[in-house]
Amino acid sequence: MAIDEARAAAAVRELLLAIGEDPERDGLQETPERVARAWGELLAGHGADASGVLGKTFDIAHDEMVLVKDIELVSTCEHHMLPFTGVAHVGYIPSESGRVTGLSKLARLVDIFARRLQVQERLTTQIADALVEHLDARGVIVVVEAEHTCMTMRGVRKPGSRTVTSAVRGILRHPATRAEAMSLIIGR
Ligand SMILES: Nc1nc2c(ncn2[C@@H]2O[C@H](COP(=O)(O)OP(=O)(O)OP(=O)(O)O)[C@@H](O)[C@H]2O)c(=O)[nH]1
Ligand SMILES: [Zn+2]
Repeated sequence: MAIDEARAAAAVRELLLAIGEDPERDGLQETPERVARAWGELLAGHGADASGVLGKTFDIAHDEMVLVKDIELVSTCEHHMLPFTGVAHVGYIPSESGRVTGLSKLARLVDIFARRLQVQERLTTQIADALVEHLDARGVIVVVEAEHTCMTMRGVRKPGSRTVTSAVRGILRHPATRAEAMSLIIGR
């Protein structure tokens, strides 16, 4: 689902008028189209499918956790359409049959769900559920730490506040394994 750039550009032009700007002035002439293209990029995940990223797997006998930490993410909050940025930590325990994905695919997966209009809770859940669905992972843990510009640039204006969300699935829900996974994520 590509965005309708012409329509988005027309809306940006309207917004410029609404805030008292002159869309014809020198610096703004190409702004509506530029902003439309930028939104297309920020929301590219709406057209992307996790099965495409996780479709290719390797059979590797590994029954312990695979964890990729500090995957940088940029997403857009659906309440204010402002960015939130941070990191995701994604860990999973492969299926009995040892279906393992390439490490870069975990970062691509984060990107697919981040590049949408989101709330942080749903972003976290969608990453975890995709790993269960497409890799048949026996356990999954996803922790997202992010700063929301809707809370720093405006509104309550609390720069530096970070929101932490987690989603845990399968055998990683057991208190002992969950605690071990969390300590790997938090221990830097
Ligand atoms: N749960 C959740 N809330 C979010 C997220 N991003 C932004 N919000 C919150 O969404 C809420 C929207 O609240 P509203 O009261 O409808 O909007 P508002 O008047 O602009 O709220 P303030 O931000 O408090 O000024 C705010 O509390 C935001 O902090 C998110 O990812 N998850
Ligand atoms: Zn917001």
